[in-house]
Amino acid sequence: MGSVWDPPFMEAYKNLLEKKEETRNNNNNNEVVADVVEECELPVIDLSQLEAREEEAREECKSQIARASEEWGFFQVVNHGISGDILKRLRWEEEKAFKEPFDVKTREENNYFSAGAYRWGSPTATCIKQLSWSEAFHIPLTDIIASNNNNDNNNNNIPSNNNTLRLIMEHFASRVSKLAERIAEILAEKMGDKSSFIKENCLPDTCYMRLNRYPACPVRARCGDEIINGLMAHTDSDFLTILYQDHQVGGLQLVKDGKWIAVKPNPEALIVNIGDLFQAYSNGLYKSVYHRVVTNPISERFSTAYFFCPSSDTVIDSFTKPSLYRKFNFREYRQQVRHDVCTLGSKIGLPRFLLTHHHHQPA
Ligand SMILES: O=C(O)CCC(=O)C(=O)O
Ligand SMILES: [Fe+2]
Repeated sequence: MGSVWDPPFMEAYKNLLEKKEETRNNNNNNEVVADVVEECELPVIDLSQLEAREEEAREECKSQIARASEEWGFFQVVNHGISGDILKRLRWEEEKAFKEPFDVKTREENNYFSAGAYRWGSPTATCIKQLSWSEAFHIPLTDIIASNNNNDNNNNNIPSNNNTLRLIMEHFASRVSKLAERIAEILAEKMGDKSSFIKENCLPDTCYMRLNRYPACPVRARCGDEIINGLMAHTDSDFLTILYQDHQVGGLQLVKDGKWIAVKPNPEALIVNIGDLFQAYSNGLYKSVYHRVVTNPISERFSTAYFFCPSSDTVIDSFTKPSLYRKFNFREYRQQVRHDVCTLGSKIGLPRFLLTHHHHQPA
């Protein structure tokens, strides 16, 4: 199976897949959710209303954003200002980049982006739930913006066919970063925050883009009731994420009221989700919810995510008191996540920072 561009998932996951009978039962993943999946339309918010003449309409739109962030942690936006043409070209260029041979993608000197941008699978997985049947280019925005100022003679280690990808990514990034900032400001405003904390700390050059590809996964059937994820269940470690997902091939699922829900793809919409930092900053008002991507046995899937992040030194202290979480800076948070992924196979995230003594119930 597989092609020259697919990562060697089968070889990498062979042991875990064979061991599945014993790993199934000792998987003490305490994110307990029923595995019956309903398909559901996420709230759809028309952003053109932010430009409405009547203040009431503008405020109603802002309230919808805040409400969806409290109740779902996820919503879709339409009339978001990023043209279908840009999105289509991005998708096309993305596919070209992923369809370089696997050994080219992993070769640092010949990469599309800086060393280390290309990632695949979940090397530290300890059980089937932690597998990710996907590959990604994880790119700091500085890489994309900087490329713009370079002349051809400065980046002779970059193959020329990536210029169109870079160009289209730059287009997309400049628009999506404004969108992310706007939504974040609305969310801050709606929780009563009049400071410029988010605006000051989340600049485009501390943000990231991630191109995801989920190859078709033929193994699913053989695993019976055990689902192989395209991307394992996780929360995002940022303030918020804007996602452009393939609308032909769905697969994104999220937890709502303790159940997995499949997101019905909407070709007009971008998806916005709250990340851990907004949950901490809003003191639990806005929800950073678990989501995952399930694999498709026949079709590959692509997505592009924009992670709205602060600088590493930014201290996240909840806006309201008493705080659910202890203060932390973003560097510390990421280090904890990395440590947990290495030692446990998946991240713990915000629960690590809970001030548990506040709500300890006597027996
Ligand atoms: O591909 C998707 O739909 C989701 C991607 C995602 O959750 C992520 O990159 O953090
Ligand atoms: Fe995510």
